[in-house]
Amino acid sequence: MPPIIALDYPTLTDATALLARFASSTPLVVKIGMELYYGNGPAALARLQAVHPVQIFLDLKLHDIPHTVERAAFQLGRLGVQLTTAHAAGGLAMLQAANRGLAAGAAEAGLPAPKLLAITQLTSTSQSMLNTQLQIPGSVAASVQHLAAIAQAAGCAGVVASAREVPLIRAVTKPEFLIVTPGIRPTPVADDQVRVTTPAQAKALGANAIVVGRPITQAVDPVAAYDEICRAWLGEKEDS
Ligand SMILES: O=C(O)c1cc(=O)[nH]c(=O)n1[C@@H]1O[C@H](COP(=O)(O)O)[C@@H](O)[C@H]1O
Repeated sequence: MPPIIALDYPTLTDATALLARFASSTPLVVKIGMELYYGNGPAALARLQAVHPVQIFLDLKLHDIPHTVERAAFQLGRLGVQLTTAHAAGGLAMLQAANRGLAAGAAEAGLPAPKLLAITQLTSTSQSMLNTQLQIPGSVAASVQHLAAIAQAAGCAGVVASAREVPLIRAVTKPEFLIVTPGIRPTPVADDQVRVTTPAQAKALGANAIVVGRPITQAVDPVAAYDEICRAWLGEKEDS
């Protein structure tokens, strides 16, 4: 899969302007997050598709009681997106409810169900934050591994984690379990991401996909930045 571009923009004008820079033959996977979705609603999906034939990862990170999550997931299942997210910290029953809701919503709309990825520990979470602020004992890596096992038991297609944790997750999950990795920094930058890797490191560690936002969206030349990341991630520019 090509690098997933996180379209973390406030307006559809910003998001479509980025997509319009790419050749229409470039296969793109984009992530729509809370900012773009809350600001523009479900209509954003069709508007983006009209500019570029993108695959869509709708990342709304559901986290609530199982009943509420199931009903919200039902609505997401009707949207025709390929991937979506819920927090693994919501627990086994909540993730199962999310999967049920997605399947039911998609069935009603006559669409394939979106794949559910469980968020493990956010890539902005450090070891000291986990232990001191959140009062969760143990290592971040062990927590990620534990949450990945719960996600698999709940029937999720995969997880979101730092690429640093891929080997530990692989040790407890089936080979087809997806590991999608944000916190990608081609060059070191001081920002909110803590557990970062380069695209090449994510590839070497065996991630299935990388999610990249600011290194592309805030680049002077976003297409050149994307191409460079593709070369490191795929070994070559993805044209086909
Ligand atoms: O669920 C995510 O996509 C996600 C999980 C996580 O642990 N860390 C993380 O950064 N993300 C998302 O990945 C994107 C990373 O963006 P940049 O930090 O700008 O590359 C953002 O849209 C985040 O919401």
